[in-house]
Amino acid sequence: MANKTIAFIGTGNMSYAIIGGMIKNGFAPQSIIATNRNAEKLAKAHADFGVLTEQDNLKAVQQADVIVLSVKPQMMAELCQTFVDAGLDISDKLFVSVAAGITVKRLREMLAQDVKLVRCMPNTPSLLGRGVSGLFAADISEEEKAYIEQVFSSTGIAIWLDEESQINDVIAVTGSSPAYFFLFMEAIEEKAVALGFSPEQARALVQQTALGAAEMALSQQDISIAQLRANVTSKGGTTHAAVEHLKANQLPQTVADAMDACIARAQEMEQQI
Ligand SMILES: NC(=O)C1=CN([C@@H]2O[C@H](COP(=O)(O)OP(=O)(O)OC[C@H]3O[C@@H](n4cnc5c(N)ncnc54)[C@H](O)[C@@H]3O)[C@@H](O)[C@H]2O)C=CC1
Ligand SMILES: O=C(O)[C@@H]1CCC=N1
Repeated sequence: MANKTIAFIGTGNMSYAIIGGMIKNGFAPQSIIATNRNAEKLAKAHADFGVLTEQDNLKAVQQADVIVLSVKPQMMAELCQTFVDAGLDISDKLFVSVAAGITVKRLREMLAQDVKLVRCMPNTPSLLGRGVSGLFAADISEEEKAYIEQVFSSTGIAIWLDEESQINDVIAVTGSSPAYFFLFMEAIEEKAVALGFSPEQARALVQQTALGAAEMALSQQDISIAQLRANVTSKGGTTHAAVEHLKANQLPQTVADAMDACIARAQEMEQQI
């Protein structure tokens, strides 16, 4: 199991992050193949992580035991068709798709056979070993499951899901949510600049505060997040004024609605792709 070869087909933002997490956590670079049409992206993956690189997807698939499909959802059918057209023997390969909005059923149609498959919904903090991945398995062995768990727990927290539909919930909660946090950080950063801080100061202030808040939550599991917020909020004080403004403008409901929009888009993609 430890000496399986894993190929990442379409090494862009997400695969780069997973590979980074794997390398940080001790996977051998020689057991990882990165592919991309773009030679510069491959050169970067090789320079940063020492992994093997290959521009020819078919060669990478042939050499690997585990194939991570990591192109944009709209590119997936075209990619899979190239495997079918080449008549590759993929019957014994384990496929992992990180794509949003493509079901197991649809992926198997694209690959023209009922391959062993894991749907994974990771997120980009995987690069730092701080990722979260939701995993849904379709017809894989216990040994394969253990390998996949080893890969994705090397990039952070990995949880197995009982129902495929939960992948869409994971997208809303963790796959897309780094962007929600970044948007919040961007808003504070922009206002800090408007208040007169230099862009460098604004960035330093916002990122340190975000990190501090996350580490406080992480290190004090016995205190609820609501309580951590209350601890900053003096009665009749400044934070209270800010938080009341956010609540009066429906921030919690807006976030919940945004997460529903995320899930609805994933479901819509499942019908379209
Ligand atoms: N970016 C994110 O935060 C997350 C992305 N995902 C999923 O990951 C997948 C990839 O997303 P990103 O990494 O963000 O996109 P990306 O565009 O950064 O990476 C995809 C890469 O695939 C390459 N590519 C396209 N067609 C190819 C082909 N036929 N052969 C070889 N390389 C090819 C492109 O040049 C590109 O560099 C998507 O399906 C997305 O749903 C899942 C969770 C989080
Ligand atoms: O935006 C997207 O569709 C992908 C899936 C989760 C994060 N990025």
